[in-house]
Amino acid sequence: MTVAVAEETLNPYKIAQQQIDTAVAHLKLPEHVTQILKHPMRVLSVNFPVRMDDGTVQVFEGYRSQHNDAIGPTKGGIRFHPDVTLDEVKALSMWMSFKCGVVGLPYGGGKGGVICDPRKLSKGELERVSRAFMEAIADFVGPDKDIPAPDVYTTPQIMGWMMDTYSKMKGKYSPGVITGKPLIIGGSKGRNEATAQGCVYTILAALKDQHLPVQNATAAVQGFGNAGRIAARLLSEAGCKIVAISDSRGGIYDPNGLDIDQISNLKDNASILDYGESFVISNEALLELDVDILVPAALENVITAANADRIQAKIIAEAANGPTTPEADRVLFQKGIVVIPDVLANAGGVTVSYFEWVQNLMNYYWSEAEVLEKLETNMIQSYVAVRDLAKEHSTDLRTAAYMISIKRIAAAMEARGWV
Ligand SMILES: NC(=O)C1=CN([C@@H]2O[C@H](COP(=O)(O)OP(=O)(O)OC[C@H]3O[C@@H](n4cnc5c(N)ncnc54)[C@H](O)[C@@H]3O)[C@@H](O)[C@H]2O)C=CC1
Ligand SMILES: O=C(O)CCC(=O)C(=O)O
Repeated sequence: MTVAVAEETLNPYKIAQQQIDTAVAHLKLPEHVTQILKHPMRVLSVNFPVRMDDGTVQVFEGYRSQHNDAIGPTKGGIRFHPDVTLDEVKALSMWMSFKCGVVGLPYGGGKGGVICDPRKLSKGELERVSRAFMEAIADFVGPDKDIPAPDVYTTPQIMGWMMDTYSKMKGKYSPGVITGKPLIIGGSKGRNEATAQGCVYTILAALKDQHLPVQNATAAVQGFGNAGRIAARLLSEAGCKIVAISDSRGGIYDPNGLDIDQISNLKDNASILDYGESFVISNEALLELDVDILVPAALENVITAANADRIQAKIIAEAANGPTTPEADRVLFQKGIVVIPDVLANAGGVTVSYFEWVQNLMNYYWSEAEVLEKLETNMIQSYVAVRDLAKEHSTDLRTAAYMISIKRIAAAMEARGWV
C-alpha cells in the first residue's frame, strides 16, 4: 500500500512538540498546560576548557535540559556525540518526561549532551571532559534535583568519574547523583542490560499480541552499542533469528541468521564489516528488510517520510530515542505496522536507573533476580496499559503512551497548584 506523505521537519524539538499536540487532541487539557509541556522548564548551556594530551586547551560546549519536575527530580542520560545540539537535548529531555510517566517512575525528564567525539579522545582526555562537564553542571544537578545517566557514547566508567567529581565538590559521597555507575561504586545489578532487556520484554509481548511465534522470528537491529548489541543477544537467546546488524560504519545481513558471538568479537577487536564482504548492507537498506522485528537502536530520524512506505517489518521496537518522525508514524500506522515507541520500548534503562537510585538512597542492594523481576512486571504492565488505551482511542501506541504520561504530569502540576 502506498501512503501519501507531507513535508516534514527533522528538528527533534519540533517533533516532540508535534507529538504532544497529537496526544493532547485526545485529552481535555487547558491550553496553558499544553504550553508548559511543549517547553523545558530549565536549560543550562555551558562552555568549558579541557587540557588535551598535546598541551593545547580545547573548549567544549555542553547542555543540560530539565523538562518538567512536577512529579519528582528530573532524570535522563548524558550524550557525548559530535552532532549534539541544544534542540536535540531539549527533545530528549521531553521524551524522558513521557518515558518516566508511562512506566510510572517518580521523575520528570532531563537530558544532557556534550558536543565531542569520544572515539577521537584518549582515555585521559575523555576523563577530563567528563569531569569538567560535571564540574560545569554540578549546581544544576543532584540526587534530589536532576540525576544523569549514560546515553550514546557514555559509559559506566564515565558515570564513575562524574560521580567522583560531584562527590568531591560537595564534600560527601553522593552515589545518588548519577546512575549507570560501575557496580563497585553503587551501580545496580541489571542496569547494563536493562534498556535492551526492557525492550525485549515489550517485543515478546507484541509478538504474542500479533500471534507471531518467537521461535525463528526474524529481526534486524540497527546500532550495536549498549541497547542494540544486548537486544540482539537477548532476542537470539529467546529464539529469534537475527538476520541483520549494523553500527556507524554500516551493516551485515544474512537471511540464514547471523552468529551474534562472532559479531560481538569482531566489534571488540576489529569491525563488524569483517564478517564477510558478501554480507555487507547499508544502514538504510537494513531498515527496509522484510523481517518480523526491526529494532532501531542508534540515533534519531532514521524512519522518515522518505522511507516509511518501504518499511516491511511487522513490529518496530524503538530502542533508540526518536528514530521515527511523526510523518513516518502516520504511514506505519496506516500500513498496520506496530511501533512500540521509544518512551515505552527503551524505558527499561531508566527503570533500572530508578532502582539504582533507590538502592543508593537506602544503601541496601538487590540481587539481579530481584531487579529483573521488578523490571519485567513494570514493563509488561506499562505495555498492556498503552496497548489497551491505543485500542480504546484507535491511536498508535506512541499517542496512547503520551496520553498516559501527559495526564499524570498535568495532574501533578494541578496538585502542586501550578495550573
Ligand atoms: N544506554 C541506555 O541506557 C539507553 C539508550 N537509549 C538510546 O539508545 C540509542 C543507542 O544508545 P546506546 O546503545 O546507549 O549507545 P552506545 O554508545 O552504547 O551505542 C551506539 C551504537 O550506535 C551505533 N551508531 C552510531 N551512529 C550510527 C548510525 N548512524 N547508524 C547506525 N549505527 C550507528 C554505534 O556504532 C554504536 O554501536 C540512543 O538513541 C539512546 O538514546 C535509550 C534508553 C536508554
Ligand atoms: O537511565 C536513565 O536515567 C536514562 C537513560 C536515558 O537517557 C534514556 O532513557 O534515554
